[in-house]
Amino acid sequence: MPAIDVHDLTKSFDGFVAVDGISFTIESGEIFGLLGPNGAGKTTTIAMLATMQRPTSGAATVNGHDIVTDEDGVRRSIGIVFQDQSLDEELTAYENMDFHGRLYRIGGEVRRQRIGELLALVRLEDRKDDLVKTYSGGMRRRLEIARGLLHEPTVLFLDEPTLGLDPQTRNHLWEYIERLNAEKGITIILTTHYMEEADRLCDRVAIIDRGSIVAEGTPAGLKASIGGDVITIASPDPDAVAGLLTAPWVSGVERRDGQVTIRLENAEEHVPGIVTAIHQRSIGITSLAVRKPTLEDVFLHYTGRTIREEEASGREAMRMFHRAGRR
Ligand SMILES: Nc1ncnc2c1ncn2[C@@H]1O[C@H](COP(=O)(O)OP(=O)(O)OP(=O)(O)O)[C@@H](O)[C@H]1O
Repeated sequence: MPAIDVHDLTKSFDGFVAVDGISFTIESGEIFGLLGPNGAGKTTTIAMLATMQRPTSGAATVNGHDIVTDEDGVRRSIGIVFQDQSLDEELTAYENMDFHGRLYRIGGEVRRQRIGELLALVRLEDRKDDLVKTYSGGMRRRLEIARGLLHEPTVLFLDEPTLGLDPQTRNHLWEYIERLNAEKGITIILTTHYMEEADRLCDRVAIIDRGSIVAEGTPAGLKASIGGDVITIASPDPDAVAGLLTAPWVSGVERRDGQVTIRLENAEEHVPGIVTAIHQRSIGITSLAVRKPTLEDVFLHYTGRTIREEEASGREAMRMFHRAGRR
């Protein structure tokens, strides 16, 4: 039985389709990522799977429980850490955990033992009696994850787990997430708009854009699917550079932010020829870099946009949404 099985899941808000008929399966023990820009529909997707929102149509099961007809079954078997902070700042870490354990009716001795174990797992045992208001952002996130595991769920939902954290704290958090997946065998579904996060953490990734899944696979498989190498050339005249790249061995050319991104096999062989052709036409080159594709290139390949452009338009849409709401 897969941990999560999703068929044609759709969510509309007053005619606006936020999630548009998505399907995917997550096997037990996987770390699965929903990767996409702000507003792509990631949070709405996991909110439906966690039974916080009802789908408009489609179906899904979590640990074999139907998300519409067996909400309690789903809720008992999952842990959730969503973007909104929900810790009580005026309580200590231990008290926050204890309160949550009582809500789930976990008996005294078992509760104390699990709290101890989980606080050790996220390395907060030394600070367990300090008030949460004295915690850093990374410590709070670790505590939220520990709390989400208190009732021993087999599936954990993490919505943008490292949003707003500095790179070092983000790295530490990735290690905790990997550890609890490896040591406890917990299936993890996370949303992120950080390419490096999906690449580093996830066994498999679904790239989601405007409510639809545009590509799915392992990070390595997705990068391999767009083929070969990437050359990025910055130039004062990127259109002229792009115009030269008509050879059959060029499998793709994109122009973004004054740069030309070229996809091709065996880049090293072709760099001298490309540079010569550009110089012969007296076009300048500001910089040239050869690299392997990243998930950013995969996003660009399947959507024709970079994730940054998509985020800018997503923010604009959110502003419109809020303005409309105020009227
Ligand atoms: N309750 C709601 N009513 C109307 N529209 C909504 C509602 N919730 C979400 N949306 C819209 O649905 C779209 C998808 O939102 P969602 O929060 O799922 O995106 P996301 O990919 O998780 O991005 P973020 O990381 O910013 O939350 C957005 O355009 C958003 O404005």
